[in-house]
Amino acid sequence: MASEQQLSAIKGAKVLMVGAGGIGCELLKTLALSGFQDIHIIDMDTIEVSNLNRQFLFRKLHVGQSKAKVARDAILRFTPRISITPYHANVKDPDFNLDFFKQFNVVLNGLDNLDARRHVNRLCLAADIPLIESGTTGFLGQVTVHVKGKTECYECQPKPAPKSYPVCTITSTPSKFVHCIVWAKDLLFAKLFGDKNQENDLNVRSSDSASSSEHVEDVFEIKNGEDIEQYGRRIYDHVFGYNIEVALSNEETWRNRNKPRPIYSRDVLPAELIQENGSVDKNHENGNAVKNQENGNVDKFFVADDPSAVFAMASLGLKNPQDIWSLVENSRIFLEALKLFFTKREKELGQLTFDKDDQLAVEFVTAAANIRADSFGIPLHSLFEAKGIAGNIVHAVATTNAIIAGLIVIEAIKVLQNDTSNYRMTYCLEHPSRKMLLMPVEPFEPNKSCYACSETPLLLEVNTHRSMLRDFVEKIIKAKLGMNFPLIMHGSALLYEVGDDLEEDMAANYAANLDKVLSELPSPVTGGTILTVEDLQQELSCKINIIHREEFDEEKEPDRMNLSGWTQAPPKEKENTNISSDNGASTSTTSQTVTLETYGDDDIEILSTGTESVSAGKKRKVSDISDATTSDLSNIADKSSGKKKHEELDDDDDVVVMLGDGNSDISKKKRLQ
Ligand SMILES: Nc1ncnc2c1ncn2[C@@H]1O[C@H](COP(=O)(O)OP(=O)(O)OP(=O)(O)O)[C@@H](O)[C@H]1O
Ligand SMILES: [Zn+2]
Repeated sequence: MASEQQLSAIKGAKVLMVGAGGIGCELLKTLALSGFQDIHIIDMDTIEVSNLNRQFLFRKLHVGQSKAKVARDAILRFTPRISITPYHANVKDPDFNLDFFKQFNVVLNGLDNLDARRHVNRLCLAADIPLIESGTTGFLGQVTVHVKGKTECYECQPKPAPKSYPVCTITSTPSKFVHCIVWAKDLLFAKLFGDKNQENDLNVRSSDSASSSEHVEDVFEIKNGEDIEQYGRRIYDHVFGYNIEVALSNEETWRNRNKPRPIYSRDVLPAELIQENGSVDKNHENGNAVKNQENGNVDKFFVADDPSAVFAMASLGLKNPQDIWSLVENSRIFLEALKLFFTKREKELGQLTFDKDDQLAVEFVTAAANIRADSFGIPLHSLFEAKGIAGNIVHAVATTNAIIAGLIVIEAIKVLQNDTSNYRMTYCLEHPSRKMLLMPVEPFEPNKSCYACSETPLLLEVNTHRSMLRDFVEKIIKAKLGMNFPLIMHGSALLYEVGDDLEEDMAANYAANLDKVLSELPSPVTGGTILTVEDLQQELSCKINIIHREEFDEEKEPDRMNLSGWTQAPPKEKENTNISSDNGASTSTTSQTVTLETYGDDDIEILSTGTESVSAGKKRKVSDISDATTSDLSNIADKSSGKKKHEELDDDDDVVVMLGDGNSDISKKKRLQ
């Protein structure tokens, strides 16, 4: 039961919720039932069938409608007298500016991506409004409290980099199923159905240049007079047969590895199966509704007129997404899915990107990854498993969302009462640790060198004679610092700015600057230069000290730049530290690495663990609970389940259970100022 004081804090509060998904639905319900009277909700999405199992405010009839609006209507049905204001919009829209944020007493995030979280963090800092952050991954979850000047901000600790793989592992020497998935999704799918002009390392080149560049260029185009069946088989033979033969010709590669086996469609799908394939297709054309009724685990709510509702699996009579298909079945799915993309979804060709909610895309990627896995002697996987890997999915647990929503409200009430000494970051574990599933931890102090909440400059090592302003804008300002509308100044000289209201000659000047190397800009940027970078929308401003460096390691520093500063590395490791990658939000494919996309859906990052950092003079590990992002929680869970060494306080210390490696300062409680 809430005390009088709490009730009055609750009643007087104006609250902004960002995200009306898994956590957001629970949160809105808990806020309403706790007595909150004035709630604003921003969510940019519409409801999808796949949301219905846990986003309980939504029903089948709401599919396609705004989450924020439907959530409001659902809640008003049982608490009609409260005020809920929905915004079907992106929180990054300029309308949600500083003045907008200033009207609230507290902001509560139920988001699913780093980009939006950073954006809200910055506006909360600028508006001086407390932020309560949250995230869940399956059974794991956390709630953190961010109050300017009192606790860490969301960006005080760099987030772990998305997992990336060397390109050669993906293109030539896969050893795990995930490598085959990345190949199928980021290379093959992108090449066939995405932007044809993007750089793509799909083709293996032989050391003796047997594959002429002409062959490489033409192979993915449909040839004159070629029908879609022939085209599909040619692609199949090229990527699973010919390319493997080319790869095998690099004998060095296979000296200490198992050789892959080239697979040609004629060997897997002889004539009688081609026939069968054809008849299945007819079956598919005839039915108005794709015969999906029996597919217990596949989304049921679709109509055949909708091109996105065309499934290869259903049309081939494969029903259970948990079955592991044979090589023959995978090959048939591959050819069928390819055909369906070209015949039923031709309007989308050239602009498709892989989406885990696109069933046909998942079928294609599963089949392609499995055929490749077969070739390399890697165990095959079911569509269900492949979808999880390709979409980076850890299946959501509704109860975790409900627990986390409850904890958000508890912290929100403390924040509204300014009950600083009782703020807690709380971690929800998969397995009890000393009979506790919820671990409260005192929040950390702000990181004095955080670029988002302090004024400490960042350091950028760059070859100022080679890197262009464009590289700096794209790879540092946007990708690493997450700015949307950057403005770059050198002293009083404006080097770059974005905006709709720029005068033509200024816009032309900035466009010309983008293609200049840093040292040849009108106001040259060289070693020792201090740049000021601002994002007026985010109200963020930071200084970057430029350090000129000639050489970069192409493998480790593909951007040829190294950003550091807001988290100091321990001195002995300083030379090796590449802070920039810790905060990377890149999902792009570079010539050096293929990154498994994570930040669109950061609940599912594949982590590199053990990165050490120092915050406010205290050494700790990224894998410690102190700076747990959603993704870090898997480490905690491992520890708490006894898989790793863990350390706990005495039984009678009933407030805090600390996990750590025994050396970590995480086990020292920190008092708030
Ligand atoms: N920039 C943004 N502006 C507004 N809302 C956002 C923004 N980014 C994410 N969201 C919202 O945050 C919510 C996150 O909810 P959740 O993690 O449950 O994801 P989901 O998209 O509903 O489900 P899933 O990803 O599992 O299919 C989503 O409803 C999404 O629309
Ligand atoms: Zn900070």
